[in-house]
Amino acid sequence: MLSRLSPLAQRTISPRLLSNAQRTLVNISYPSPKIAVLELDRPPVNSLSLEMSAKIVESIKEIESNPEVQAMVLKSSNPKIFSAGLDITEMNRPTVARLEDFWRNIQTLFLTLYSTRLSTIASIDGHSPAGGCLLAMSCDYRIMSATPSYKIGLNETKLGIAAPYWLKDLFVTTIGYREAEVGLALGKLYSPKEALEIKLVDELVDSPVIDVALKRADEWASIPEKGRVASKVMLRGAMIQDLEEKREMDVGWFRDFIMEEGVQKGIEGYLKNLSKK
Ligand SMILES: CCCCC/C=C\C/C=C\CC/C=C/CC(=O)SCCNC(=O)CCNC(=O)[C@H](O)C(C)(C)COP(=O)(O)OP(=O)(O)OC[C@H]1O[C@@H](n2cnc3c(N)ncnc32)[C@H](O)[C@@H]1OP(=O)(O)O
Repeated sequence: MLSRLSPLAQRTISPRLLSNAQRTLVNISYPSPKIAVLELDRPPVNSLSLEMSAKIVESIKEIESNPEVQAMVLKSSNPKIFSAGLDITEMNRPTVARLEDFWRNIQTLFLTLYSTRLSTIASIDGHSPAGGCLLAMSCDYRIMSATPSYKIGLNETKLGIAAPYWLKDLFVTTIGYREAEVGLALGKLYSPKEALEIKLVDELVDSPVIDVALKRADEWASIPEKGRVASKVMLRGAMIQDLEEKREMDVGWFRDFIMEEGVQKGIEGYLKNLSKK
C-alpha cells in the first residue's frame, strides 16, 4: 500500500495524513533482544476492524517466531486511547459474509493473544472500553495510567448488545462473579482507581506507563519459559479449548444477534451519537 506512493511522497507525507489503508495498523519494535513492543496504530481510536484484528494476529505470530523474545508489551500510538474496542461500523448494516468473517477474526485475535507463549503486558495509557478491555484482559499483566478521566470496562449493554459468552467468562475470571454480574448488566466503565480496586488492572502509574511496562516486561522475561508457559496453559487452557470447540456456534449467535432489526437500530443510534459529540 504505502509502497504504491512515489519515493518522494513516502519521504515527505506526514504520518498523520496517511489513511488507514496506507498504514501498517501496528508497529513492532524491539527495545531489547527479549522484549517486543506491539503498538496499535489505527487512528482515530484504534478500533478493531477485520483488517486490524488480522494484522495484530499476524504481528503476534511474527514476534513469537523469534525464540529469543520472551515478553511483549501491547501499547497504543494514541496518547489518550488504548483502543475503543470493536469497530462498530463493522456491525452496522453489514453483509452476512463480512460480519461472520469479522467475528472469526475477533475470535482468533482473542485466542492468539490469550494463549501466546509470550508474557504479555498491557500498557494502558488511555480509554479502553469493550474490545479494548478484551485486549487488556487477554494479556498477563495490566498497567494503567492513573489519569482519572480514563475509563475501562465492558459497556456492550449500553449499545444494546451483549458481550459474547467467552468475553463474559474472561471478565468473571479476571474480576470475580458478582462484580462481573453488575459490571456487565450496567455496561459499567471504571475509572483507573476503581479498576485497580476490583483487580481489572494490576497497577496504576503516574509516570509514563510505557516505562513501567518495559520494566515489568523485563521481570516477566527473566522467568524460565518452560514453567511459565506450562502454568499459563494450566490456567488458560480450558477457556481456549472451550471456544475452539464452539467457534462456529458462536459465529452463528453473533450473526443472528447483530442482524436483528432492533439491534441494528440500536447500533445505528449509538454511532450517530458518537459522531455528534
Ligand atoms: C443469547 C444471545 C447472545 C448472543 C451474543 C453473541 C454475540 C455477542 C454480540 C455482540 C458482541 C459485540 C461485542 C462488542 C464489543 C465492542 O467492542 S463494541 C464497541 C464498544 N466501544 C465503544 O462503545 C467506544 C465508543 N467510543 C468512545 O467512547 C470514544 O470514541 C472514546 C474511545 C472514549 C474516545 O473519545 P474521543 O472524544 O477522543 O473520540 P470520538 O468519540 O470523537 O471518536 C473519534 C471518531 O472515532 C469514532 N469511533 C469511536 N469509537 C469507535 C468504535 N468503537 N468503532 C468505530 N468508530 C468509532 C467516532 O464515531 C468518531 O468518528 P467521527 O465522528 O467520524 O470523527
